[in-house]
Amino acid sequence: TQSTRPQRMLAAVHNNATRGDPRSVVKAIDQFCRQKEWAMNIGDEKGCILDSVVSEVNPAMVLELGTYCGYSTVRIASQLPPHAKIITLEFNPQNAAVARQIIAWAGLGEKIKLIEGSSGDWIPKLKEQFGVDTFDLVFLDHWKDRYLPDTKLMEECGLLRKGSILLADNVICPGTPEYLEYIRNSPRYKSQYFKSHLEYTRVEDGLEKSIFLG
Ligand SMILES: O=C(NCCCCCn1ccc2cnccc21)c1cc(-c2ccc(F)cc2)cc(O)c1O
Ligand SMILES: [Mg+2]
Repeated sequence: TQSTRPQRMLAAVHNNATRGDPRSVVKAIDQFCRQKEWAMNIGDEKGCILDSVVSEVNPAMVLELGTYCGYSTVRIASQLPPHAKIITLEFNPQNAAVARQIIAWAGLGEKIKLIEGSSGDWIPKLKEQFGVDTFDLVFLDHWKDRYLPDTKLMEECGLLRKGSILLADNVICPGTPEYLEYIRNSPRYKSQYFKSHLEYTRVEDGLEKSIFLG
């Protein structure tokens, strides 16, 4: 039976990356996406911006919305301080299955809790189910029309604290106009745009970094 693109990406990781070496996993995926098949990982250019935000925030608790194959999950987790954790949400079970194996190959399973389901269902349950207090960093990379409702939901559920950082992918391409409008005009956030390119292309895209002011 025909393999899927995430399964072919996993094969590339198994064949080209060193088990237990997150940087080699990231490199193998980027090479696969540049040389073989485009895929919607954040990629190496925007990935460097993500890395700099993670190292600046040095978060103890991270929420990622949109695991896909685990590329950004691995990038973030490989920079977390000891005992820090990332909860990552993936809607598509097939993608989640691939992500679990890529995360395991990188040797980062201890730091990462992958949940299968939708943000709307799970955000209200994170405190009771996982004993989460607040998130220091939230990376938004799921359905682009869910960025705004889910940000409001996180506020309502008390998952953000004064100083929590939201980092949103794809605010230009595919684009998240309602989210940008809200977050850039809300007195409760201070936002900054990091201009970049859509992964593995020359098309403009960027990341929006926003600090929750409480
Ligand atoms: O669609 C994108 N990502 C979302 C994929 C689906 C997420 C589903 N999902 C996961 C967790 C979760 C939790 N709750 C609800 C739903 C949830 C995306 C697309 C492009 C892109 C594609 C084509 C093109 F021509 C240009 C750009 C580039 C990106 O970087 C992207 O991230
Ligand atoms: Mg994205």
